[in-house]
Amino acid sequence: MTQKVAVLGTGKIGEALLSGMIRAGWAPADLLVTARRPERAQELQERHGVTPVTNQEAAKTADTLILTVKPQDMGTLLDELAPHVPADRLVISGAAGIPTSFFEERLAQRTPVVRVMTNTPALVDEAMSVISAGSHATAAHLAHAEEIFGAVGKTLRVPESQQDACTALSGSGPAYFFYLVEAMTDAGILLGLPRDKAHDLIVQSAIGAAVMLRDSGEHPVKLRENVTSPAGTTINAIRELENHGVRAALIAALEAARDRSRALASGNS
Ligand SMILES: NC(=O)C1=CN([C@@H]2O[C@H](COP(=O)(O)OP(=O)(O)OC[C@H]3O[C@@H](n4cnc5c(N)ncnc54)[C@H](OP(=O)(O)O)[C@@H]3O)[C@@H](O)[C@H]2O)C=CC1
Ligand SMILES: O=C(O)[C@@H]1CCC=N1
Repeated sequence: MTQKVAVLGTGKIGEALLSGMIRAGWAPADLLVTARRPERAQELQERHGVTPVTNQEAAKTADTLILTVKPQDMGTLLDELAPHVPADRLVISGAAGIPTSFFEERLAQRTPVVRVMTNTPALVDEAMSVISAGSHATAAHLAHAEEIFGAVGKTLRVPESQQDACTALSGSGPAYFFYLVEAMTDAGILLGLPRDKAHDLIVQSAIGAAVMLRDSGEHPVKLRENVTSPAGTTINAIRELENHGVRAALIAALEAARDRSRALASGNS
């Protein structure tokens, strides 16, 4: 039997997932999307050949519902959906902060819920998606969520108690690297390089470092030490990073992101 999957609230993350599923072989005819604005629904249909439906139609028709609205919009969406979702449907939330209990309390009794935190590299099939089961989700439900999110990158199962931390690390993670590239490119300007050349040098260095981190099997400390020559250039840069508390700043930044994810759970807008 064909399994229909609906993405509800198809914005940046919803569309990244949808396009990856199609690249991985899902038939567009089995994919339903919902959007708040008609022009957005039309755009998705034109780009991907998927079928725009209302949230209620999605609830009635799809076997799996993937909710990718902002955390602040989740309550409104659930108010609309809840009366129409049969209890045998799998509901997957892609929202930061919102616990599976939030969905379980509003949906029919024993509805299986899975919580996933992915990230924007889903657009290039290099996502990191962290997956947790709610109270009624079985191994088969988790496997189905892994199959869907596996279309856009790696998946990892974690206890739900670790989701807020994972959101801080990998959900928001790409933003920190983009921020670093931005800052390092500015440094290139200060050192007299044209912006486009500075950008290319930093981006290729980031890609090279990322591939080494993934493929070499070496600890990042060892990889950094290999760059850091005695009385050389790198150690002078590292001393400045330490002087400016960059390591402490990163730890504090990720702690703040974790805390914000926790606060979203209690409906803080
Ligand atoms: N951006 C990221 O890097 C990541 C985001 N996330 C999570 O993914 C979710 C989506 O984020 P993102 O894609 O960035 O946000 P977007 O704003 O791009 O996408 C959300 C979409 O939902 C639509 N929407 C809102 N309410 C409804 C509704 N009732 N019915 C139908 N559509 C609706 C919005 O419409 P409209 O366009 O009109 O606003 C918008 O298009 C969030 O919960 C976020 O926490 C997770 C990992 C990473
Ligand atoms: O900033 C946010 O809230 C979302 C969740 C993780 C990445 N972006």
